[in-house]
Amino acid sequence: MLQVKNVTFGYTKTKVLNAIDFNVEAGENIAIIGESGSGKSTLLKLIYGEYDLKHGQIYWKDEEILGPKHNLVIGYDFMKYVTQEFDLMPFTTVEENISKYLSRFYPEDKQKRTEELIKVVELEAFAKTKVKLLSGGQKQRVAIARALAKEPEILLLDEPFSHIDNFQKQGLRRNVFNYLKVKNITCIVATHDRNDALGFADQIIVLNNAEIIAKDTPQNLYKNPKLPLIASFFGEFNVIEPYGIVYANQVKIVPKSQLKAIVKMAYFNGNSWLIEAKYNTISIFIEHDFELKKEKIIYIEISK
Ligand SMILES: Nc1ncnc2c1ncn2[C@@H]1O[C@H](COP(=O)(O)OP(=O)(O)OP(=O)(O)O)[C@@H](O)[C@H]1O
Repeated sequence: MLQVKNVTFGYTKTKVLNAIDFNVEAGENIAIIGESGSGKSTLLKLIYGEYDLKHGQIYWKDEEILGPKHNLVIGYDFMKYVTQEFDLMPFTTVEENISKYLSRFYPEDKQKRTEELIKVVELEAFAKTKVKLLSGGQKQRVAIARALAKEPEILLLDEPFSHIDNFQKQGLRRNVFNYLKVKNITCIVATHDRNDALGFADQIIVLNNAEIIAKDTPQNLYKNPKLPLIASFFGEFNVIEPYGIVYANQVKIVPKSQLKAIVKMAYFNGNSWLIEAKYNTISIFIEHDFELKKEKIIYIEISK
């Protein structure tokens, strides 16, 4: 189990993280979400042992994670961290980057393992390509494969699919997260992308103002977002009194009701339209099957 115990940390006098406390079971997938600058990357760095802690402790099983004051080389063999910068060797091939840390005493195993990982990140066509010639998204995939090469017990991922186009992202995400589950690798992923968390995270941790303001399953957080900040992670939402936070897909247009609104804009959204309407004095957003004309009077119902 990973234990983060009452950790308070700041780069300067300002606290970036305050009294952070949570546990992660072996094999669990935890997503960390929060606004830009809320401390997600900092938390990953602390778990990795990149900084010394003055307040609080972090343990993996019985071992305390210690910073540079105690370790000549930062990090531990059982943990890998894929940063937003990737840290690859640009002048060697994809294959060589991934296999670099695998034992050269078992060349067949090394080759097999490298091929397996290249498949997980779908880079078969680039195995022999030098990393400096790859796109940002391809580099990101090499970094993930390299982190997995020695089967760490914990994997820390910072915005792992941010450079990858939507076309490839869905499949890649499933490959990587399913691989981690099969191998029982604990994963902590800092992300802005709801799709990294919704279908894969066992728990989501929400950071705000240096503190954990929620920790729950994706289903519970989605169904009952306590704050607009949490709802905003999942999609378009409104705050409509007396109902509170209402997702755009929970507002229905009906033939007649007590709640009247006027259409202001319609945005095409793929399999639906997002209708912006004026309700009392506020703008609200409604997910609807069809486009509606501006200034049309509509009646709405809220189904939470
Ligand atoms: N090395 C550093 N020195 C000083 N301040 C830092 C350093 N790294 C981060 N910070 C500050 O700490 C705060 C948290 O940064 P952090 O990168 O952890 O946020 P984040 O939630 O990961 O952001 P993002 O989503 O944009 O990646 C920010 O105010 C940032 O400016």
